[in-house]
Order: sequence, then structure tokens, then C-alpha cells
Amino acid sequence: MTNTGIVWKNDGSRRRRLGVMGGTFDPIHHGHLVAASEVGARFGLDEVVFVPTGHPWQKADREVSLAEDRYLMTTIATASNPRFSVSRVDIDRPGSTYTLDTLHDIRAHYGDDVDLFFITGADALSQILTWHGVLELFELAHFVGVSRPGTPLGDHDIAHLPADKVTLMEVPALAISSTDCRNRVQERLPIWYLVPDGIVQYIAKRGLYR
Ligand SMILES: Nc1ncnc2c1ncn2[C@@H]1O[C@H](COP(=O)(O)OP(=O)(O)OP(=O)(O)O)[C@@H](O)[C@H]1O
Ligand SMILES: O=C(O)c1ccc[n+]([C@@H]2O[C@H](COP(=O)([O-])O)[C@@H](O)[C@H]2O)c1
Repeated sequence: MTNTGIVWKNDGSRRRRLGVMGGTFDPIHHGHLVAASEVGARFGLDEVVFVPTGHPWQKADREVSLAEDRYLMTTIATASNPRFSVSRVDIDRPGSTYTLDTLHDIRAHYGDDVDLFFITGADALSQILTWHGVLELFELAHFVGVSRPGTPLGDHDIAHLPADKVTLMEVPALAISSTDCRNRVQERLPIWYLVPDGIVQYIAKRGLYR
């Protein structure tokens, strides 16, 4: 498989291409959705599966909303896109969430007949060497690091990663973070248009981030 190349099967059909967008999604915002959409278009992905984390061990020092709330928000935000879906693999697996397990579980669910593309922001990609079982990760998926305002990412930043397993991609810059959305709710500031409308309403209904 080349970076973006289509892989053809012996019967003339092409292998399915599946994006995997992992995140804490507390809450999901338009930065996540644009990243998934852009990578989907560039790599010709058949589907992007959003995978909310169960227990994000690198965020253990902060309070994270209930997994069911984050799962439901992710479902609401992605519902209108026929190529987006949501997986419970990370929230249903006990213990710390490792992408190694995510990719094994997704592979087990979708079968060997798909190529996996793990989508991450520049900030997350720059930390990937600290991830559990990082060397095996590159055998399981191609990693696509999207640009993110505030975290410049260039070729020299990924020089230590296997070149044929990582692609950097510029996406329209949306200076939105979940942290900022939570802070805005806390301060009674609007989050309209930073997150999908249904997420504004879900946060209000459940009284999140107050
Ligand atoms: N505005 C954005 N543009 C591009 N990528 C993003 C953006 N926001 C988040 N991402 C990427 O989406 C993935 C999931 O992000 P996550 O759920 O941690 O959101 P976050 O906004 O970074 O959250 P927090 O502010 O709580 O740390 C990560 O790989 C992250 O880098
Ligand atoms: O596998 C790991 O050790 C690991 C460490 C940190 C983050 N990740 C994954 O990176 C994705 C984005 O994480 P986060 O914490 O920025 O929401 C999410 O799918 C996490 O499970 C994975």
C-alpha cells in the first residue's frame, strides 16, 4: 500500500479504506468533524469511525465527562453524515485506553479486508512516541496528522517516525478546542457554531460543564 494509493484485490474490486478518528470528544466540535471530512476526501475513505476514548490515560489528571455522554454527543454530531459512524470499542473496554487495542478491535470488527487510517491532530501526533506499543501501531494503520492552530507541525517533526506510515495534511484552520468549549459553557459564553447545534442543546439539557 502506498500513502494514498488505492489497493486493488485479485477480483478487481478495491480494498475498503476506513478512517479511525479517536478522541476524548468532551465535547466533540467542528475541528474534529472538519479533520475527519478532509482526510476522508483526500484518502478516498469509505467510512470514518469516530472512537470516543474510555479512560484517556494521558488525561488522568483532569476530570473527563461520563463516557456515555461523550458517546452520545459523538453520535449526535456525526448522525447526518452517511460516511461517519461511531464505535463503542474504547468505552466498553475496561482499563486505560490504548490506540493499540482500538486498532486491534476495529480490525477484528471490520475484518482483514480493510486498510486503516488513524486520524490525529498535530498535537496528538507529536506525542505519539509516548503512546503504548508505538512500534506495533505503525504495522496496524497509516497515521494521518492534520494541522491544528497553535501546534505547528512540519516534516522535521515527524522525521523520527516511519515515513511510509505517516502523512501530514493541511486542513482548514479551526481554532477550536474542547477545553475552550468547556470553559465557555462554564463562563456562560456561547458555543454556538463552535460545535454542532445538537451538541449545544445536549450540553444544556444534561447540564454539562457547569
Ligand atoms: N481544531 C482542531 N483541528 C485539528 N485537529 C483537532 C482539533 N481539535 C482536536 N483535534 C484532534 O482531534 C483528536 C481528538 O481531540 P480531543 O478529543 O482531545 O479534542 P481537544 O479539542 O484537543 O480536547 P481538549 O481541549 O479537551 O484536550 C486529537 O487527535 C486532536 O489533535
Ligand atoms: O495509545 C496510547 O497510549 C495513547 C495515548 C494518548 C492518546 N491516544 C489516543 O489519541 C487519540 C486522541 O487522544 P486525546 O487524549 O487527545 O483525546 C485518542 O484516540 C486516544 O486514545 C492514545
